[in-house]
Amino acid sequence: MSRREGVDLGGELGRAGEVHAANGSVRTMVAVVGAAIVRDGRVLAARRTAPPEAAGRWELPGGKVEPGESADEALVREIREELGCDVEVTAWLPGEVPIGDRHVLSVALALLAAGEDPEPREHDEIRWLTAAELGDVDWLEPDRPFLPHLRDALADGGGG
Ligand SMILES: Nc1nc2c([nH]c(=O)n2[C@H]2C[C@H](O)[C@@H](COP(=O)(O)OP(=O)(O)OP(=O)(O)O)O2)c(=O)[nH]1
Repeated sequence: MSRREGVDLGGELGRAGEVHAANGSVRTMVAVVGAAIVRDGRVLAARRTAPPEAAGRWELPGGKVEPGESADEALVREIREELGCDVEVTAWLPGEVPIGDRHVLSVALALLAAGEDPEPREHDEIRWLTAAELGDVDWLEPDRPFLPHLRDALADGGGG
């Protein structure tokens, strides 16, 4: 099976690359991927420590897709780096959200590999939120459009 064996609920993923504006300028968009790690009907939210304007705010762990990497590969790598555990991507949520004018965020549902327990290495706190608690933390703005999809996924059992 391919690396993208999860159900794709969204459109094209990781739409990174050159964006040509009407005035002829060209920008390179970098794909950022976030993992909605679901366990026992809860999703893991992580609190950033940097940069200063994002410190103290909550996100789905992840990071930038590197050249030559698929979105799934980047997510598995980032979660290993940030939380020291292995995840399996199960489905990409619909939508892509711009982060400033150079990045675009996609979010995937993910499950922990058996016996894995996330330990934050780059965040200063993690929380496991139920669907009802999703609004309790101060999410980074680009994450907010994904919350209704995430609420639905948690209500459906979170893909696993
Ligand atoms: N990882 C992650 N980043 C997010 C989310 N929402 C959001 O706006 N961002 C922003 C914060 C950063 O500007 C950018 C991702 O940067 P990052 O610092 O997490 O990525 P990275 O690990 O690859 O970073 P780097 O040190 O290689 O630069 O996207 C989210 O849910 N997860």
